[in-house]
Amino acid sequence: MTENPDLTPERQPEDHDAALRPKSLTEFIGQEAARENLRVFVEAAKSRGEAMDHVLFFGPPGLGKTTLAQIVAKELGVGFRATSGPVIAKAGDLAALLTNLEEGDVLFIDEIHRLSPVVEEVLYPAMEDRALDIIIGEGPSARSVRIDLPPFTLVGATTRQGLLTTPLRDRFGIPVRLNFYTEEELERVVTRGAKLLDMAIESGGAREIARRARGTPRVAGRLMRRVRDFAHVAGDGVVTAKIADEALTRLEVDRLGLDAMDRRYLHMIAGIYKGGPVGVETLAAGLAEPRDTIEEVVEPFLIQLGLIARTARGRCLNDGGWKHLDITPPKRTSDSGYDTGQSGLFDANG
Ligand SMILES: Nc1ncnc2c1ncn2[C@@H]1O[C@H](COP(=O)(O)OP(=O)(O)OP(=O)(O)O)[C@@H](O)[C@H]1O
Repeated sequence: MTENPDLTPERQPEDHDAALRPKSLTEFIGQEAARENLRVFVEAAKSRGEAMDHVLFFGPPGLGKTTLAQIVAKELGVGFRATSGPVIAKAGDLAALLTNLEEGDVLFIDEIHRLSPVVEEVLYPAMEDRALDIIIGEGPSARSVRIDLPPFTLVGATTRQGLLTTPLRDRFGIPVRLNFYTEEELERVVTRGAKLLDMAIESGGAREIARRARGTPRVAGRLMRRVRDFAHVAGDGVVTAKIADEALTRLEVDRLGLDAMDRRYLHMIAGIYKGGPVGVETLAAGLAEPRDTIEEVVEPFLIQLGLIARTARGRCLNDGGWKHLDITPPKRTSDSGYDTGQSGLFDANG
């Protein structure tokens, strides 16, 4: 999505470095509450010899939903099958996946909010009664046949919990929210990754990368690789705070970890819409980015930093946003907001 693919939290091929993925709940850094809860549910399921209840992971991309799903399967000592919402085109595709599961298996469905309604219909009885209802034949001779499935755990992941239908959301016994990581946690992620990659890094270097990684381990991993390249070319291969700072500045990652796309977004609200409110569709069109990318990737971190707010009338720049851009906000003309002079341009989707 951004000008520089290294900086987006969206998945890239080099992220699938199996050696770096934590393989147990103990090895997994951060997300304390989620980890402790999962530990209890895993232990309980194991001691009862039952499949664990269905789990829904939700939160911005790159925070470790897939990694945690794999860890859950490992900790349960069961098989792991993975697919994603958009890949399951027909009800029959899901039926094939479900009937191939072995007892206790974890079935991971990424981007589960993108399942089609017909596929979702198949999932309901599978989750609730561990059964599959299949229609055989057509017209008046059509009849429904119920096939029993082995006990299994469905692990769903979504960046947009709000887009899940209520019946689907209600069928997950264990909803788990993943939050952005703290700087200290990301520093541990970077230090751990550097060790596994046999990379020389000083603690100041790890801290600088952690501070500018958008609260996201996936971004931290990418920045770490890029900074290492700079360290090899411009220094003696050791990632120091200075090398990390220079490299990240050249990559256009600023002190808060914002990339060029984040800044274009903020500048658009500040410059054209005088601080907002402005609808997300308008912003997406202006930035030539899909609305989903704006809502799932760009905005969550800017909201977390308090730079922008999502309001009923659209997106607004907060004081912190103006300050970060080093621009003086225009004078307010009413209690409800800024005089944008652009009211005709707002859309109602914000
Ligand atoms: N909590 C963590 N502790 C240690 N390392 C982590 C953690 N989360 C992620 N990583 C590292 O970051 C890499 C990139 O994360 P990855 O892209 O695998 O996340 P993900 O599980 O695919 O995210 P999501 O499914 O939420 O989009 C992992 O391979 C792993 O090396």
